[in-house]
Amino acid sequence: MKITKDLYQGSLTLLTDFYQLTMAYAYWKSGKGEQEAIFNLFFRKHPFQGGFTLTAGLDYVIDYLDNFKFKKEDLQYLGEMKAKDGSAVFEEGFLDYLDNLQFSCDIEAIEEGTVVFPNMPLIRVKGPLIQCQLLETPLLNIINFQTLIATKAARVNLAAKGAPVLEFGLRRAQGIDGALAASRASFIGGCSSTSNVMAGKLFGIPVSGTHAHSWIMSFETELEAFEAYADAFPDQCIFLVDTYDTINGIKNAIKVGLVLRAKGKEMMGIRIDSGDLTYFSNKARQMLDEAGFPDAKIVASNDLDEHLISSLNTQEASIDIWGVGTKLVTAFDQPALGAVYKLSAIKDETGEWVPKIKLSQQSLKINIPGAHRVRRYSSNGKAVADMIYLENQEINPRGTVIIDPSDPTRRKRIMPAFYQEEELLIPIFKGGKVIYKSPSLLDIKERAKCQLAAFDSSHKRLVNPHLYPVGLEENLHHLRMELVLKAKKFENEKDEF
Ligand SMILES: Nc1ncnc2c1ncn2[C@@H]1O[C@H](COP(=O)(O)OP(=O)(O)OP(=O)(O)O)[C@@H](O)[C@H]1O
Ligand SMILES: O=P(O)(O)OC[C@H]1O[C@H](OP(=O)(O)OP(=O)(O)O)[C@H](O)[C@@H]1O
Ligand SMILES: O=C(O)c1cccnc1
Ligand SMILES: [Mg+2]
Repeated sequence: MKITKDLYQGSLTLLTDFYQLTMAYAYWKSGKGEQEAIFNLFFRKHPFQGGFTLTAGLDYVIDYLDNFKFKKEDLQYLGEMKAKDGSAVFEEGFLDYLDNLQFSCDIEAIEEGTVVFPNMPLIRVKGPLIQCQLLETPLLNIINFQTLIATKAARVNLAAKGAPVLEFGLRRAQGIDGALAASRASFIGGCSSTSNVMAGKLFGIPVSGTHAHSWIMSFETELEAFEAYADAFPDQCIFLVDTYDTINGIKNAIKVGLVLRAKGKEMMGIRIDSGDLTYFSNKARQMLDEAGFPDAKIVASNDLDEHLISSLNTQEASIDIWGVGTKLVTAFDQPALGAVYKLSAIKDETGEWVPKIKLSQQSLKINIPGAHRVRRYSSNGKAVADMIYLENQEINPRGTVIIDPSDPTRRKRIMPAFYQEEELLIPIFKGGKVIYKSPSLLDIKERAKCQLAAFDSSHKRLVNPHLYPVGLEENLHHLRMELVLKAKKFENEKDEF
């Protein structure tokens, strides 16, 4: 099997859950397929017990939607699917419908590299029910993972306090696409480079690296290995010093560094990959300084994450560059973001939009009905509060109240006149056509950096972060409560019979 050619056949339209297709068929059969609906993609809780989330993945979504077309081979496969009684699952007429289906939705989204919070729509899809429904799984697949990894990377980079973080995750990433998407999201989240050469080629991420223990082990002595490496890369030598004895390894690196210097070259530094990273990095710093290499960098790696980096910084380890793999690209302590995609409004036969609510035993899981916008209020470049509001709602410039959707006792008065405001949801597709110019990956990374800088450090700390105020504009809150009470009353009345 050839992975790209045979496995994907150039089409990802079937990359969806089977139930999306069976629902699409049932919508079609019941004549509801073209009824207009609005769906929101959002998450309910920050990952990693953190106080913020950083978005990534929109460019993949745009690419997916721009190529949304059932290919002949896809339809043939669907046509061959059989029910238990041997009859076709999907009738011909439906397959013809899919064959002629042209993507026609309006998509609004929050740009990649934006700091976001629970309950706000990251993507809003408006269009025929069938199309909206088919997009649930692929959109979640893309956004859940990349947003999770961008957030993890942002946490790791915040812990590194501006020191470069090299992403080394490929060998332990979740498969081929997981690795590539993780490298992209890690770069957005602040990593300086990747070890994944294909990610470098596909996305333009800088590629960098050192060498492995096997390089040292393939020689009689460590010194010979360093010399041979210096011969091959006189301008880019970072020697891995911990294969046999770290202190002796540092001494050998210094020896080869002096030889290089005599040839007019400068060694870049050393890497330590085991043992007590504080003890060995401090020792290395002292030895390198004393030998006349104050500019040689010390790279550390070995199962690092944001907590270990933060601890090593508190211990005053002398680490200039961090190599982080497994725990970053696998989002080790939380393997999924848990974003969901829910219907929030539907157009009735009279052409009126009807807001929709889904009840839940957990009030956290009751959705937010209607068609929304998201506005961020800032003061002197610092984010103050975010408001989710109904798109047709006039906001009183003299003041409004935002109410926490998961705890209505938490409220904040907003005086718009005192703040700058930014609309976070912006148009991406209109009538199925892209109207958004995707920024370069470097611009997305820069946006992420500025966004993170706009939030107070209390929201970004690793332990018990302070809650940033995000609320429903009061009219939206009232609409939601009204619909919840109405739905509950209806349910209770049914119970009585
Ligand atoms: N000073 C330190 N404080 C906290 N954690 C540290 C410190 N130094 C190293 N660590 C972490 O402790 C963990 C164990 O490291 P250690 O090198 O002792 O074992 P190891 O991973 O088995 O080493 P090796 O790569 O030789 O097998 C790693 O995740 C490492 O990053
Ligand atoms: O620890 P990570 O954050 O995943 O970073 C990548 C790791 O991959 C390499 O070695 P590998 O783990 O393959 O072997 P080793 O640790 O036994 O040297 C490297 O030396 C790092 O230790
Ligand atoms: O270049 C490196 O040092 C590297 C690459 C992948 C994994 N660990 C280390
Ligand atoms: Mg390791």
